[in-house]
This record gives sequence, C-alpha cells and structure tokens, in this order.
Amino acid sequence: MTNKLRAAIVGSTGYGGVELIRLLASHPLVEVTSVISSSSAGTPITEGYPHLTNIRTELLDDVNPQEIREKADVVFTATPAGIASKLAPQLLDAGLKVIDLSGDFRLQDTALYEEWYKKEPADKAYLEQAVYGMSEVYGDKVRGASFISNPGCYVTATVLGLVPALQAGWIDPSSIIIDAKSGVSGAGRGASLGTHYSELNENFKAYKLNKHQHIPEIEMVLSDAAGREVVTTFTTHLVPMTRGIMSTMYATVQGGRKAADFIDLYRSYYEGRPFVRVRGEGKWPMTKEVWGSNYCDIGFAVDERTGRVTVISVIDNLVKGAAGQAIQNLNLMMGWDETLGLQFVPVYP
Ligand SMILES: NC(=O)C1=CN([C@@H]2O[C@H](COP(=O)(O)OP(=O)(O)OC[C@H]3O[C@@H](n4cnc5c(N)ncnc54)[C@H](OP(=O)(O)O)[C@@H]3O)[C@@H](O)[C@H]2O)C=CC1
Ligand SMILES: CC(=O)N[C@@H](CCC(=O)OP(=O)(O)O)C(=O)O
Repeated sequence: MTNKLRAAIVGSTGYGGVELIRLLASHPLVEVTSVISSSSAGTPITEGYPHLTNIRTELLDDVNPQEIREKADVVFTATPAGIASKLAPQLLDAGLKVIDLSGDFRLQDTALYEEWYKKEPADKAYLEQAVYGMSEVYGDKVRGASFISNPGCYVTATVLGLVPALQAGWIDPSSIIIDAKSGVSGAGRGASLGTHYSELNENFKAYKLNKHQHIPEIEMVLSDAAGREVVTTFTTHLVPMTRGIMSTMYATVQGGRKAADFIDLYRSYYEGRPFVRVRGEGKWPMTKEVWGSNYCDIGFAVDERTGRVTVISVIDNLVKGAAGQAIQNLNLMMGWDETLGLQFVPVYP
C-alpha cells in the first residue's frame, strides 16, 4: 500500500501523457497507478515507448471510469479536443479529481467553443465546475479545486507575457499583436502531412491564420486583465524543432514607460511565483533556456521611436505548456508546495 496520491493518465500514449509519466516519476507525493489507452489496452507501455523500460512496465488500462476510481484519486486527461467533454463528467461523478489538458473546459461560452473547436461543447453544469488553471494569474481559485482546465500552450506563453502590463494600464489593449512559434511536438504524436520530416525540416511556416483555437482563450484572459474587451491578432508558426514556444508580442506603450519599468513591474507581479523568470535589460530569452523545464522566461525591449514594447516569452510546450503546468496545478489543488516534482533545471545545450 502506498500513502502517495494515486494518479491515472488517460491519453498516456500521447506526447502530453508520456510527459506526465516522465515528470511524475520523480514527484515525491504522487504515484502513477494507471496508464490508460483507448487503442492499446492490454499492451505493455514499453511497446510504444521503450525508453520507459524499468520505469513503467505495466500493461495499458482501458478507459473505464469505475475501474479508474478503484485505482486512482486524480486523473489527468491528455486527450484530443472533444473527448474530455464527455469523459470528465463521468470521472467527476465517480468521485475523482480531474485535470484536463485539452481545450474542452477552458471556454465557459459554449458558442465560442463550438465556433473555434468545431466540436460539441461540454455540458454547462460541468463547465461551470472547471477552474481555469493559470495559477500565476488565478492562483487563489486553483488552490483547493477538484476540477482543473489546464491552459493552452500558446496561451500560457502569451498571457504570462501580457497580463501584468495590461492590468497596470501600461499598454494600449487595442494595439496588441502576437506572433507565436512552436516546436512540432505541440501538434501531438500522430503523423500528419504538415508535420513529417521532409515537410518540416529546413522549413518555417505560418498556419491557422485568424482561425487558431487559442484566440478566444487568449482574449478571455487579456480582457479579464484589462477590464475591457480585448481583441487581438494572433499568428502561429511551426518551427523545425521538437520542443519550445516563443511568443513575441507588440503593443503601444502608455505613459512613456521604459524597458526597466516593465522589468520592475513584472518582477513585482510574479514575486513568489517561482516558474516565471523576468530577464534584465537587453536580455531576451531563447527556447533552449527553458527546454525540459517548467519555466516561462520573459524579456522586454521598448522602442522610443515607435512607442512600442516588444515582449518575448518562452516556454517548453510539453512542460509549462502542458504536463508541468498540470502538475503545478495538482500541487496547488492539494495544498502542497507548487514546485514539488518540478524543480529541475532546463536541459542545456
Ligand atoms: N502537445 C502539446 O504541446 C500540448 C498539447 N495539449 C493538449 O493536450 C491534449 C493531448 O495532446 P498530445 O499528447 O500532444 O496529443 P497526442 O495526439 O500525442 O495524444 C493524444 C492521446 O489521446 C488518446 N486518445 C485519442 N482518442 C481517445 C479517446 N477517444 N479516448 C481516450 N483517449 C484517446 C490517444 O491515445 P490512445 O490511442 O492510447 O488512447 C493519444 O495518444 C490535446 O488536447 C492537446 O491539444 C495542450 C498543451 C500542449
Ligand atoms: C504545433 C501545433 O500544431 N500546436 C497545436 C497546439 C494544440 C493544442 O495544444 O491544442 P489545445 O491547447 O487547444 O488543446 C496547434 O497549434 O493547434
């Protein structure tokens, strides 16, 4: 018998799921007791992931809420959009805590979800139970919650880079343009034409222009911070690298603030929040500097000629953008130190 919290992972054969397995393997208070697959139940997990040899040796479990309840106290759903909307209610009804990594419970407005995800939204009664897990912005709500909707990867890098300035009224909310780039693991493990080697290697492309499903989520958080409706231009690009997101954001500065002022403001906003690191003047973060870690690193430049600030924000999409943030949320839900199991240094070079 263990006295650790028992965790199950649905979607454990995907990139988000396997990253949860990697990170939770060194969490001091959590034990993964069920790794679940809708397509490969009964198969050893090492079949698809030999790197887990001697780390996890069990057969994959089926998706069965009652059986999951017998084995676990908390479930991570790392499944494509449209799955957790149906599954999470069953898991919650079975008495489990749930952390959903998909977009199914992030937008309270069901019409917005249908418009941007092109899927049937979750039942409103369950949507209303979901707490949006951007803990650096909504920390008090995350503490003690039972059902967390983990933010989108691009959204995390972007809003952590904009919320303090918007909340302080230092940038014009109507002037924001966001230019974001992601490594290919952001698209999941499934093979596709757009992500296979010869399409991606030595290439750099924009995609989903003005149609990306993270636009309404970004606008939701930014509007909240600004205290008025924020509409923004958000463009995503695919970069030929495995992990990492860089969000480059532009906005018109109000009140003549300089880069040093932004640095002071952000350091004060994120004081006591160990996973956001604000760089000094003239220092802009690279994706490699957060690779494999739960950090979000942010840097600034203010151009006095144009009156605009450029904010650079980087994360590892699979850690702070997905599995790491989900574990950070679990730590807060359980009333633990938010850094438990997440205190690793980025892999460099
Ligand atoms: N990759 C990233 O950087 C990020 C991903 N996310 C989100 O996290 C979720 C998981 O992403 P990711 O791991 O990259 O995706 P993957 O495509 O790599 O994995 C998703 C997994 O979901 C499982 N699955 C598929 N259909 C079902 C089903 N009907 N019931 C139960 N499980 C199912 C599959 O495993 P099996 O066939 O074994 O069941 C699959 O391996 C997605 O919603 C994604 O948008 C969020 C932030 C960042
Ligand atoms: C590189 C790449 O393709 N990235 C994905 C991120 C998907 C994701 O994380 O989707 P949800 O957060 O909505 O679940 C994309 O742009 O759609």
